[in-house]
Amino acid sequence: MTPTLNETQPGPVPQSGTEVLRVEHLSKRYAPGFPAVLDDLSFAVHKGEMLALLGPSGCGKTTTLRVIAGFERADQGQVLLDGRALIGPQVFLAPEKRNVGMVFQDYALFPHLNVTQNVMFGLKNMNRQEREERTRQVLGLVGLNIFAKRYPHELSGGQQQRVALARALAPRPKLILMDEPFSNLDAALRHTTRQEVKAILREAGMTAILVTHDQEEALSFADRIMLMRAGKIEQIGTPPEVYQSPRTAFVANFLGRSNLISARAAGKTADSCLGKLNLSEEAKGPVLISIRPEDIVFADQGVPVTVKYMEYKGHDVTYTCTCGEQEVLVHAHHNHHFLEGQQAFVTVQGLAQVLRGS
Ligand SMILES: Nc1ncnc2c1ncn2[C@@H]1O[C@H](COP(=O)(O)OP(=O)(O)OP(=O)(O)O)[C@@H](O)[C@H]1O
Repeated sequence: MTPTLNETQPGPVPQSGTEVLRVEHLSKRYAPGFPAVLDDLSFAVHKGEMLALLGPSGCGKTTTLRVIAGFERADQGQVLLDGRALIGPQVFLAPEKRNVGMVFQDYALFPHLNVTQNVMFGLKNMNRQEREERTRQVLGLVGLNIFAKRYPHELSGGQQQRVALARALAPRPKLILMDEPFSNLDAALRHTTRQEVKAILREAGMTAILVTHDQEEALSFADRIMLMRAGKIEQIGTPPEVYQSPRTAFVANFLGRSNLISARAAGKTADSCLGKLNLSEEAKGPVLISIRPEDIVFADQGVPVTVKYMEYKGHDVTYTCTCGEQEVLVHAHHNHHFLEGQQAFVTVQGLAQVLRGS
């Protein structure tokens, strides 16, 4: 799959600057003797930024969110929101005092309350008129004023998720946490709902953290992606940074598909089965490099390969080719027609990414 970068960009992307959330050296084990679920996590989120926590099942995404929300306790570390400690040495602020909004996978709406009542429920320290006014405002923001009197079962999944978002936004939190908020929606609704939610969060200037295991969702929704593996941060960066410049084989493989190729580096170039390649950084001796399948193109001349098999995907085709002992994936436009067993030539575009670690 070729992820679509910047699928939607409603509103200005926030400038990095004012830090809203700071997480420092967060660690957690669910039981003594068990492996750490969070292992010395440190990161920051800036005002108006949307950060996606991405990674395989069990890597600690939800636990990170629940510790920030106050539903789980950490063994160590600090969490600061707008400079105020939520968690720290001798500090544990109750969830309702954190000024953090939460949106869950299953929406968690009260079935016996209508839309207005669901949104008003979270509003404290206001008189009735102020609560009604704020509820109208946020329902306007999520485009649901006309459904104000409906009950959750009278709404689509996408509309219910927008009510849940309105409820989370109503008390004007400093941070919204969203745990797999689109995963209960079918593919088409998931796509439009996440565009709407992104536009609403931008409009409100809200800072948000989204947990997802869907790489395309992370690439298209977030300003930055934090890729997690076994309780640690594997890489954090903008979608193009993590997709185009993966630092490890794990990141290269988790985000899209990649060719991992052994090569011998000498400065900014390396010799490989795909010929002499330009490297993303200087290296010396044996290296493992990553080249995206869309950066290998069929040409009239170049490195000879043999087509082993093809996967037709409509908009494009992925060919698995052999190049000496190595298998390489090549994404090509669907107007390329190569038969299995046919010889072809390829060239590599751009820089090959030098990988570290495992
Ligand atoms: N209450 C709990 N008690 C014991 N272990 C737990 C508890 N909650 C989570 N775990 C374990 O902690 C690890 C991390 O879980 P977590 O839910 O944070 O991962 P995740 O990355 O969000 O996974 P998924 O994508 O499957 O939701 C997993 O191995 C999980 O089994």
